[in-house]
Amino acid sequence: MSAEKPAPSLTELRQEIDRIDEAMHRLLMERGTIIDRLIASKKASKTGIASAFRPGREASMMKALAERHEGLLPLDTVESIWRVIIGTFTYVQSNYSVHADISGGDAPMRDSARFHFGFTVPYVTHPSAAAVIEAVASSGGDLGIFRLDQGATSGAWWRTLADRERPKVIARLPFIERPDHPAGTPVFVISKPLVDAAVRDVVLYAAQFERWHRGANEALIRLGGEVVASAADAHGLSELIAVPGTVEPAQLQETLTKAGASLAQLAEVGSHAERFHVK
Ligand SMILES: O=C(O)C(=O)C[C@]1(C(=O)O)C=C[C@@H](O)C=C1
Repeated sequence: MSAEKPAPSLTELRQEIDRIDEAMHRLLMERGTIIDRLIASKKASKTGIASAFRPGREASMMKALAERHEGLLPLDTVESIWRVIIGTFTYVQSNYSVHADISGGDAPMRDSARFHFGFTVPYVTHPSAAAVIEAVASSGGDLGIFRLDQGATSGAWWRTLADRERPKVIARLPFIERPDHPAGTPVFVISKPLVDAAVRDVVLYAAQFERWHRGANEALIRLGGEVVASAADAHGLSELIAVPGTVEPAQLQETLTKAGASLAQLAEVGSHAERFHVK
């Protein structure tokens, strides 16, 4: 009869934890040693280092993390750890603040900013999406966040992103969508245009209509698109439309017109990575 192995003592288990913690810390410090090379590489790129944020890369990293994850540690925890790591690595490459529209309440926006960018990155509040857009437009390389589900009183904020040099939507958060996400308020992230560093799985358009037709909604859905927000103003009906990046503006215009909507203007206002859901 073989003697049973005694259970490891608390001291031994804590030694295991210390070994793992030290290895994780050393790996994080090693991750930090490549920052200078990241900065040099971005300085040489067309987009430059004004904003070090690379939303397509981040979306694919977060997707890989969610797909790889298993075991008893909640996905919420690993996601928040990596968001802080990546948000802070972006910050140390080029300092930035996150400007948030708190017209719908500070708590969900603060949760979203802290979850996705960490506590090292300054969080600055504003009374409206319009104020956030202006703060980002006059900054060096700051980011702005605001809710997708703005109330009707906030107006067609997306129209102010239309001109070429204006800030653009560069991401939609959270990257990993799921019910009960701990910071799950859907928000758009804006920054000054990222030139060739933007990810274009989903492209957003500000569309101005003289007349809208219900059939246009169905035609849009058939294209794989949706109306994200709409507001009526003195110019008619203004909509924020999301379509797959494979849909050309001319195709979008033709589809809407054929479906009976009278389109007066169509302007791109940003783009983001393909949305990713887990259960
Ligand atoms: O891959 C890059 O371009 C990086 O700067 C690295 C990194 C990261 O920490 O992993 C940080 C910022 C970017 O938004 C994406 C990823």
